[in-house]
Amino acid sequence: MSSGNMQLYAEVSSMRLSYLRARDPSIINFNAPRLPLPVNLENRYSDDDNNKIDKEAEEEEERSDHLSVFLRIKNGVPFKDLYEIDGCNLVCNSPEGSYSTRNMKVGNQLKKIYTFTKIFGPEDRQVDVFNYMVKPKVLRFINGQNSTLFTYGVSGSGKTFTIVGTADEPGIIPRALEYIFRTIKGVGFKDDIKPLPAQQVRQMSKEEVLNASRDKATLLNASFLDKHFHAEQYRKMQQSLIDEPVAHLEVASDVYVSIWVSFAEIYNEYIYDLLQLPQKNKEKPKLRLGCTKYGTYIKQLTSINVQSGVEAYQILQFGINNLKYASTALNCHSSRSHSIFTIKMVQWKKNSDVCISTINFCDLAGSERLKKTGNVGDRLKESNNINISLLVLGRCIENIRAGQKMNQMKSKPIPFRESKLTRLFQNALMGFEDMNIIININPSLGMFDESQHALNFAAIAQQIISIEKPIRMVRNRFSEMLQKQDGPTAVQLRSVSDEEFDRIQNELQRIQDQNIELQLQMNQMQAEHYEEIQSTVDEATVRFRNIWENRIKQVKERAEYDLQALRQQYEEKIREMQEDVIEISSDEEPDERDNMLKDAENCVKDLQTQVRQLQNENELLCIRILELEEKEAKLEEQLLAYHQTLPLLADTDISNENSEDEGGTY
Ligand SMILES: Nc1ncnc2c1ncn2[C@@H]1O[C@H](COP(=O)(O)OP(=O)(O)OP(=O)(O)O)[C@@H](O)[C@H]1O
Repeated sequence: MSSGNMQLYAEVSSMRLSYLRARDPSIINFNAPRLPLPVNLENRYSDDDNNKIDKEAEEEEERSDHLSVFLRIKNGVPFKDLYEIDGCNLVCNSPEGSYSTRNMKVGNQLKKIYTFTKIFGPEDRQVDVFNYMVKPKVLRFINGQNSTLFTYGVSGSGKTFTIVGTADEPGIIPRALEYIFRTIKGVGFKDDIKPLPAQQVRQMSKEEVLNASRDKATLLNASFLDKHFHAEQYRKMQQSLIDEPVAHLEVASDVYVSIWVSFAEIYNEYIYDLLQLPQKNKEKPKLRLGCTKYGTYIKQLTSINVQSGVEAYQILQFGINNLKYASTALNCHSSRSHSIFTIKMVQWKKNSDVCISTINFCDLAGSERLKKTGNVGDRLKESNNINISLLVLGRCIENIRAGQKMNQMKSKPIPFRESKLTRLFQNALMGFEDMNIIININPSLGMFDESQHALNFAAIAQQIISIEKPIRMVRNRFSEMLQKQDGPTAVQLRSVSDEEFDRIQNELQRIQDQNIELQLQMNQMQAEHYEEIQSTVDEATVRFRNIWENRIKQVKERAEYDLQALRQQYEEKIREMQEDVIEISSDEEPDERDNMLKDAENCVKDLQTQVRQLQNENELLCIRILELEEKEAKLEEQLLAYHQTLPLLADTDISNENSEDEGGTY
């Protein structure tokens, strides 16, 4: 693409740091979470302070390398004797009659312990959840790294409350928005740099910027959105957060940022854009997934450029209005779809690469026991789809965990492609990106079995290891075992085993690198192959269609021409005969006249026979044309079938990384 052109494509190095290097927030408040990136603090603290900060940084580093699983227990529900919170452990005492005690003797109790990164008890407020769990992720985001946050749990357990919150108790999205805009206060905004899939950006023309801001104004002025009410709500939240510390930035003057939000929902396995005005008597368009070597993204998803927290919050409220809710026996305002709110930040510096970071907030629809919800009809169909996609998510996590524990080669296939949700978050699930899951439970006795299901899911998820992390488990166990042995053989054995271990580990690392490289190459080849086949099929379709259309046209023209010529010929003859009849009736003798009339009658009969023959011929021609048209339709069908058998064409489009499809979560 020429430089004179207003389009600017820039590849972003995924390893780049952000230009907006956040200074540690503990400069203001020692208790505030630390930045995951190293910051030079040597001159500011005593040795003791440094040790403390190093320890915190290590803990944070340790936390951010793994998939973190948090637990939140719904407030206002008594759970005496059922659950005990012991630091990061949750002890569950299965009550009699529950699923897990069904085969036990009466009176026996079963204790289960689940460990989490952190447990938020009923007394923990929204601000506690945000400060501990989300703030470090937002700082990572400002530093140019990607994060994904899921809420998982049974219907009515408080997932939406945690993610979006209420007017009085805003959830983690509004708080994250406020935190981002407060942190980058003073940095210049650029509204013409738009992030694209495949870690690219595009510089928009003035006209495009104008259209985009017009579209945004249309959304914000939508009749169903109480813009002023939401702005007021947001200001109330802003006011309550005024004393909360934020990270301080050291920003170069020539750095600009551009922030974009998008909001999508997966309902009954179809993806919809929540930032589109509903159109009267028109079905909402279903969006499709695209794929680049950087991951999967939603094609044609609307992205809105926002320049303040209030604006972003109003956009969020617009999307929430479009979300599918319904009343079920478990929750009178139950989300019937998985919703994904994405914030993207482009950091731009003149004559330099750009840095794009993404943070996804995914509110999963609640898993449901059909018996308890009492759902029928549409609700039942929704429940089935929700449960299936959560089941696939569970299977993916289980297989990843099993694969990481066992030999990589023996691992089971991971069914990412079986649901839209797992395809979209494949990278995060595989451990390529930072991922956090909040398990919400309703601690009531009646929901015990369902909560156990969510806790078991958490237990499996907790064990997924980040892809960059070497698998140390084997080494620890091995050396521990040998250390317990006495005598020289043990020492000898240990040193040999260590060497062997290092060799195997290096080999494993090499194979893993090769594997990733091959995967990328395969994606690339699939994309190229698909395009090649697609264009060949398209060409063949056009050629066949032209040939058949020409043939049918020729036959039709020929038939019409012949018919016309014959008609003229017979009309001419009839006219001549009519003239003859007039002549005969006036001039000739009666006998002569009779003979001539007879001749004329015979002649007319002949003509009529010929006309009949002509009509028959014409009918035959029509049948022939019909046959040709049927043949053409069959060919079209064959071509369509051919299209459908193309690899990956069934429901995925693999676009190459230069795809100009804009927006999207990936
Ligand atoms: N920690 C909490 N403190 C106070 N109220 C809560 C808490 N968690 C949930 N609630 C309340 O419980 C109700 C149900 O919560 P919510 O809608 O968030 O559930 P959900 O898990 O998103 O359900 P679904 O999957 O059916 O949408 C709401 O009225 C919410 O305000």
